[in-house]
Amino acid sequence: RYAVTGGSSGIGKCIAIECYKQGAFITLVARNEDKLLQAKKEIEKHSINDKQVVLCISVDVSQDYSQVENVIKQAQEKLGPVDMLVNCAGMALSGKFEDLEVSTFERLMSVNYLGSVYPSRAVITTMKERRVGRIVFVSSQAGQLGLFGFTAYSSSKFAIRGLAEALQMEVKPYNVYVTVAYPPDTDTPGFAEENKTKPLETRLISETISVCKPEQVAKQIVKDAIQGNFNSSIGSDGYMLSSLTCGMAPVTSITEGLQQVVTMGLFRTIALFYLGSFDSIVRRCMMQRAKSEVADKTA
Ligand SMILES: NC(=O)C1=CN([C@@H]2O[C@H](COP(=O)(O)OP(=O)(O)OC[C@H]3O[C@@H](n4cnc5c(N)ncnc54)[C@H](OP(=O)(O)O)[C@@H]3O)[C@@H](O)[C@H]2O)C=CC1
Ligand SMILES: CCCCCCCCCCCCCCCC(=O)[C@@H](N)CO
Repeated sequence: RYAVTGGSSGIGKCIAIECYKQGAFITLVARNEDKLLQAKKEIEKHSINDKQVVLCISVDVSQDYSQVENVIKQAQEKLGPVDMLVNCAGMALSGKFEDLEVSTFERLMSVNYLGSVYPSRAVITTMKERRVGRIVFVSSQAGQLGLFGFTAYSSSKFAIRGLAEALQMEVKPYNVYVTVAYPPDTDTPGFAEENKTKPLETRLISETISVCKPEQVAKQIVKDAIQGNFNSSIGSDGYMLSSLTCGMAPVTSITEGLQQVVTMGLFRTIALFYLGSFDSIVRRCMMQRAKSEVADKTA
C-alpha cells in the first residue's frame, strides 16, 4: 500500500504507475479532482491483478495539518496502513532574488517543505509501531546546489534534506527507511510551466545537464526506495553531485561510503570547472543586458 502526493501528474504519476505495475494499492493525493481521476484511469491500465485499487484524495498538502491527517486516516481505514509514502507534490518558481515576491518564498516553502512534513507526520507513528515503512522525499538537484534564479526554490528543496537526515536517524531502529531523490530537469507538465518564467541564466545553466524522462526518474526512485537507499540520483552528473554533497548524510552501504571517500577530491575538481562556467554564463548575460539597454536608449 503506497501513497503518492502529487500523484496526478509528472514524476508522481509515473511513480504511481511504477508501483502499480508491481501490484501495489495506490492512494493518489493532489488538489485538482479532474486531474486525479484522469491519472487514476491511466494508472489502472497497468494493473497486474483484479484486486488492485487506486484511491484518489483531493487535498492541499501544504495548508492545514489536521486536514491532511484526516484524509490519510481515511485512506488507511479503506486500504490499510501505508507501507510507503512518496512526497512528490511540489512546484518550482524562479526569478532574480529582488524580482521574486516575498510571498513566493512563503509559497514554495509551504508547498515543497511543509507539504512534505504534513503527510510524513501523519503516517510515521503507524510505520514505527508496525516496524515497517518507507518515506520518500522528492528534492531536486537544485536541493544539492544553489543556482541563479532559484533563491526561493533551492532553499525549499535544501530544507527537505535536513528534515530527511534528522528523521532517518530517529526512525532507523524501527526499520523505517527514508529516501531523498534529487532529480535533474524532467519533462513534465510542471517543468513546462516553470519554463515560462525562467530567467535566461537559469535556463543556460540548467542546460548543462540534459532533460530526463519522468518514467526513468520514477523507476530509479522506486528502486532506491524499495532497497532502502537514503540517496536517489539519476545519471552520471546526479551520481557526482550526490557523492560530492554527501556531507553527513546517512550511508546505506560500505560500497557507497568507500566510493564517496575515493571520488570526493576528483569530483570537487570537476565541480570547480562547472562553477567557473556558471559564473561566466551569469557575467555574459549581464553584459548582454547592459548592451541592449544602451541600444534601447540610443534608439
Ligand atoms: N520536473 C522537474 O524538472 C523536476 C521536478 N522536481 C520535483 O518533483 C516533484 C514533481 O514535479 P513534476 O512532476 O514536474 O510536477 P507537476 O507539476 O507535473 O506535478 C505536480 C503534482 O503535485 C500536485 N500538487 C502541487 N501542489 C500541491 C499541493 N499544494 N497539494 C497537493 N498536491 C499538490 C499536483 O496536483 P494539483 O496541482 O492538482 O494539486 C501534481 O499532481 C516536485 O516536487 C518538483 O519540485 C525535482 C527536480 C526536477
Ligand atoms: C561534480 C559536479 C557535477 C556538477 C553538475 C552540476 C549540474 C548543475 C545543473 C543543475 C540543474 C538543476 C536542475 C533543477 C531541476 C529542478 O528542480 C527543476 N524542476 C527546476 O528548474
